[in-house]
Amino acid sequence: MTVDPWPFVTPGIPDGLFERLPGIPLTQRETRLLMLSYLRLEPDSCLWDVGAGTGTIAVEAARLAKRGQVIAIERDEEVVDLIQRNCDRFGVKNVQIVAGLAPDCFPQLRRRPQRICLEGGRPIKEVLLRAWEYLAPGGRLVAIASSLENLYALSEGFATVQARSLEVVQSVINRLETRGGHQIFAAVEPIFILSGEKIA
Ligand SMILES: C[S@@+](CC[C@H](N)C(=O)[O-])C[C@H]1O[C@@H](n2cnc3c(N)ncnc32)[C@H](O)[C@@H]1O
Repeated sequence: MTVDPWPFVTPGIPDGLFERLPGIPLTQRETRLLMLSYLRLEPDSCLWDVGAGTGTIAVEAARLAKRGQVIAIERDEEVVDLIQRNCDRFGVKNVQIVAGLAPDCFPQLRRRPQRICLEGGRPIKEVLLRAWEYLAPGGRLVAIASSLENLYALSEGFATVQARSLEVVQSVINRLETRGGHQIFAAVEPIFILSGEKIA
């Protein structure tokens, strides 16, 4: 039996516990915690993780929604294998990994999501609009933007679909790190997190 590297019920797995590949993005722990909070998962939620990258959101969400399912969508084949290895590392079995390009792959997905996490796809507004069509009534969509252009595009997207309870936050987080002989505060990439609900 493999040992769970994070034997706690609280989310917030340290970034260093995930297997990583050079150049493949990872949602940093503090940003991830905020996103999970805005996703408001239920124990049996189905989550589409669009642009699943290293798989950190997929792993944490699968551990929270134990009776639910995460569908992790990733366009890059090499990254798909990485997501699987991270699922195995944390012993999660309720993640289905789909190698595909969003939004084209959406019609092939078997389960309708109650939650969507949007971190990939261009143009991002188009991906949001397509994803929203599949979102179950009363469901929630959480998206991130690191550029002003994406913030604008996502804001427009949420306005177009008339999302309810729209919330937007920008993270400003610094971590103490040792660099050379000094302890300095290093900024975690500031990011906008937008979330909204579909009318039931
Ligand atoms: C910021 S990363 C996601 C990080 C991830 N949440 C994690 O914690 O590891 C975005 C990912 O989206 C993928 N991506 C970008 N456009 C995509 C698309 N149209 N369809 C599927 N995946 C896409 C990229 O290959 C990249 O791995």
